[in-house]
Amino acid sequence: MTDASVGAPSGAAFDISGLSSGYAGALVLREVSLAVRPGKILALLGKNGMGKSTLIRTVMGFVRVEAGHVRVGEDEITGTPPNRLARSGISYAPQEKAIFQDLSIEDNLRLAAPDDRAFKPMLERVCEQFPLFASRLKQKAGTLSGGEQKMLMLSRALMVRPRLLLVDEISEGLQPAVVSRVASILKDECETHGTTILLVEQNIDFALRIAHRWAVLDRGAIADSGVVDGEAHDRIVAHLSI
Ligand SMILES: Nc1ncnc2c1ncn2[C@@H]1O[C@H](COP(=O)(O)OP(=O)(O)OP(=O)(O)O)[C@@H](O)[C@H]1O
Repeated sequence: MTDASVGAPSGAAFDISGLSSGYAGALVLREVSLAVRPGKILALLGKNGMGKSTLIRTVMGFVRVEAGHVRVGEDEITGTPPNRLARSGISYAPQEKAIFQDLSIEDNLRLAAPDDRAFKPMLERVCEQFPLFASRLKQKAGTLSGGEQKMLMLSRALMVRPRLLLVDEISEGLQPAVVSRVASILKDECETHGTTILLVEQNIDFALRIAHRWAVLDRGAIADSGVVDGEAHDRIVAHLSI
């Protein structure tokens, strides 16, 4: 078992052990184990098609677990359906632009709130954290640029102030200035609010700017992992260029 944990799994906020899953009988993930300590960021890197999104989608209950366990804090969440996960403080910003194009920015955000009363302070917080939305709440989400739609997904995922945030290739297609903004938002989330983050990325520089540890997924298995230090970049590149 290759362990990509940040410290001992016993103190982990998020812990995957021996996780195998796939599609229609074809296994994609093969006994993946990793763990992240509270308030830390683990960057999961890998080439296209190695199973990074499948891992997140398995944790979120969209892909059937064949073997293994997923725990968030003390809670075993293996195979829990996505709607129940959202209510237990687990948020997901998917790779595809999963927003309602015909709804306004405000109504897209409203969908993440448990009720209207809770929504008001949540919306105020989003407008502070993402000022680009403050004066445009009634604008249709489908009229936003690709980068702005990704920011909307991220703001929606953060609205509930999750204990665990799963982020799938957020930096893909974003301008460098927007990538920097996203980096500081994610860093602030974990430093100020103790949010634990699994960051699936192909952008090594962005990932290493904010992550505490990294792991590389290769053909559905953890091929290497370590702390973010002076050697991390070269070790990751070596895996991605094979
Ligand atoms: N819905 C699906 N049905 C069947 N096979 C799938 C499905 N989604 C992904 N796969 C396959 O699972 C494997 C892993 O794909 P996955 O999207 O998890 O990789 P990835 O590392 O996230 O790649 P990328 O960076 O391109 O998103 C690939 O072989 C892919 O073709």
